[in-house]
Amino acid sequence: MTAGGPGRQPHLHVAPGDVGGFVFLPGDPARTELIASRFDDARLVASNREFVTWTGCLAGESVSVTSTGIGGPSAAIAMEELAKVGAHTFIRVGTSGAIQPDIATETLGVVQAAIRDEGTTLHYLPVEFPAVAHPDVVAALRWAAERSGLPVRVGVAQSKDSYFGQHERDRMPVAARLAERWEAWTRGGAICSEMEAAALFIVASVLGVRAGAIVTIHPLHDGRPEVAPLEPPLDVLIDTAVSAMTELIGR
Ligand SMILES: O=P(O)(O)O[C@H]1O[C@H](CO)[C@@H](O)[C@H]1O
Ligand SMILES: O=c1cc[nH]c(=O)[nH]1
Repeated sequence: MTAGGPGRQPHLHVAPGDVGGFVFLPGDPARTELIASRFDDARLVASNREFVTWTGCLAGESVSVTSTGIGGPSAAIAMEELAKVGAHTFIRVGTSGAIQPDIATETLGVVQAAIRDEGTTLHYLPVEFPAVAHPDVVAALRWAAERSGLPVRVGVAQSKDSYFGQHERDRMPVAARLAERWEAWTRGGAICSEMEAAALFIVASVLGVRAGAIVTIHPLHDGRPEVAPLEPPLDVLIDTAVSAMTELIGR
């Protein structure tokens, strides 16, 4: 745990000079060290609450990784505070569950837009405003994903506020509404369900920064796992995100 203080952001505890312009955003704090292991000269710069930040170098450029925790509120805080200290390009590196029934195990999803099935973004923009990834980031992620050796889907993610509203839908008093909406996401062609992309894309639009997301997609049956979730293929996910960021740095 790092200390806060004057000049440091209130939640992330980062200050100007602590982070690079290009930042990876996993949800899980444990994933930060795995991502930082791909940097040259990685150093832990801050750790507070769910937000763990490392900084190092990729292709000669200063880059960082910060965990966002779970859900839109903490993801929005992470992006806001990182942008205040100079970050401008973000890649979410996450996990998700399949919406389309034909998604193969170990598929990588490049998220080009997100369904705003959450509350955070209503504090930024009316619901009619779409949550879209930046085209530069989508192009770099697609380029890298297609070289990963894993199956790839590019498309829309559902960003929701309740993990158990997806995984244990039938015990919720609003089960019928959740089922009807899941069917709509399926028939509309959404590829996967997760919890942060919409908040990151909307906050990025408002701040004028670039954001995109790449996720592992776990096969599901009607929103529920058919088999216990396997450990997702994080190494390939992370290497693909790093290749995409290196591509963005070089442009
Ligand atoms: O693996 P991460 O990045 O945390 O992403 C997914 O996993 C969490 C739920 O288990 C949510 O944060 C969801 O978006
Ligand atoms: O929100 C999530 C994240 C991972 N897997 C899921 O099924 N849902």
